[in-house]
Amino acid sequence: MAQRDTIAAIATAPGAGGVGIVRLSGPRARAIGEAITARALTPRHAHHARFRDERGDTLDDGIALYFAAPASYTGEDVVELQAHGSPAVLHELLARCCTLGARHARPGEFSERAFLEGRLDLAQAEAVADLIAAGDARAARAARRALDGEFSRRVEALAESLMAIRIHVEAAIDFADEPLDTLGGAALRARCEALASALDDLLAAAERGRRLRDGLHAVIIGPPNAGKSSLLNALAGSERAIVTDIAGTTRDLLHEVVRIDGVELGLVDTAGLREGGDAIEREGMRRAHGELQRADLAIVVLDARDPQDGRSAVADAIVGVPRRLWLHNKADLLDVVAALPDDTAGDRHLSISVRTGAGLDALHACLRQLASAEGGDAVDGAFTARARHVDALRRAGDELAQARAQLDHEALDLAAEALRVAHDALGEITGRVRADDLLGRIFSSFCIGK
Ligand SMILES: Nc1nc2c(ncn2[C@@H]2O[C@H](COP(=O)(O)OP(=O)(O)OP(=O)(O)O)[C@@H](O)[C@H]2O)c(=O)[nH]1
Ligand SMILES: [K+]
Ligand SMILES: [Mg+2]
Repeated sequence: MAQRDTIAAIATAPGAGGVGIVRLSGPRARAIGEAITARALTPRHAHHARFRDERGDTLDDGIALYFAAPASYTGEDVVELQAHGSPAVLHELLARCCTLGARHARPGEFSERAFLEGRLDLAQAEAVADLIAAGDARAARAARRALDGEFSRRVEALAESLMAIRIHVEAAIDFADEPLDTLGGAALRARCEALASALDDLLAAAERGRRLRDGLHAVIIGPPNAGKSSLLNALAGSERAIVTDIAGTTRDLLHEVVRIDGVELGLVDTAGLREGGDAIEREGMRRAHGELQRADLAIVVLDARDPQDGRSAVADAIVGVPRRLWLHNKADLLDVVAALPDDTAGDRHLSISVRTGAGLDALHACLRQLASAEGGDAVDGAFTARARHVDALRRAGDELAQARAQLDHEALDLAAEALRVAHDALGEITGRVRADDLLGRIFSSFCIGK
């Protein structure tokens, strides 16, 4: 591999803080650290030192740490200069590193090097970014598990079973005139079946992990004037959306992330659904439909005085949304509160009044529970995963199904090819197999200094 250059970045968050860290990685990291501190740096030793500019004047004093390759985060020589967390000092320190031969690191470049040096696999490197960005403690713990390799190990185990199946099929191809059954066909089929079911399990876990990372995505829909925007404001705790008594007030989508008892929930307010409306309102309804395609939950707001009308308005829109929460709003306007339908796994019903606040505690509890169940709160060993992982597992599953069908037809060549593609799909998750632009896309979404 070509000799890499030395990269540097401020690794702590922007702004003033107690401590700020400039991090270096690469072949010149140690020499640059020693030039700035005017000291010999011993690996894994905290050196209290003055950080100096080119004239020898003190920029700051702090702690210098040196991690010798390969025992460092990136696998290269790494130096960390811990100064006072003043943006001015840190920028001067970084500029000094660059004068001494380092260059500014791109976002995620430290983690990219850790991946290229084999310190982390790709799913683990992604977990680093997820851990940093985790919105709540559950997501952080789950990212930590992915970083520890929990997810990668399960992927590797599947890849190994798949490899054994491929070897069996490739060997059978050499005896193509014999029926598969005399070549251990029954055992092969049993292995394929076990692998398919293990893949399904991991796919389900990865989907939970994806939701844990991205949070529950809920879309508020209903007929005009049912109180959708009022509900968004009540959950957000501020007047985010315009509320009026004019039907068709909301046109655009309004995204808001709210926290309910520490659990994050992504909410989208949408235009009321009804026949007709002007061009702007119709565009709003089109967007509402689009948003529902990726919703985990539809929060349907109905006017409790005429719930049937609201149900018909949303009937088409909610097809395919996994869960629905039906809110019979404006309970304050009813003389008698009508009985609600029974809850089922996919549908829950609550009577509320956003105006008086009645039922909002129950709503909070319900949303908290839905968000937790979606995120796999109760599932031991939950790990974060990304849409990319879910997609790869799905493709591997599809190819394996193909291969099994081909085996049934004794079409060994075709089966072998499908198995190879399935194997590659699994390899993409950990980065054993990778498309050229994949690394760029993944690491560019990281923050600088990581
Ligand atoms: N009485 C009563 N009025 C409510 C309640 N919730 C909302 N409203 C009123 O209903 C009207 C419509 O509220 P919005 O929140 O704008 O309704 P919307 O569903 O967002 O309406 P569009 O954006 O036009 O589709 C406003 O005048 C609100 O003050 C409630 O619980 N009780
Ligand atoms: K309105
Ligand atoms: Mg509205």
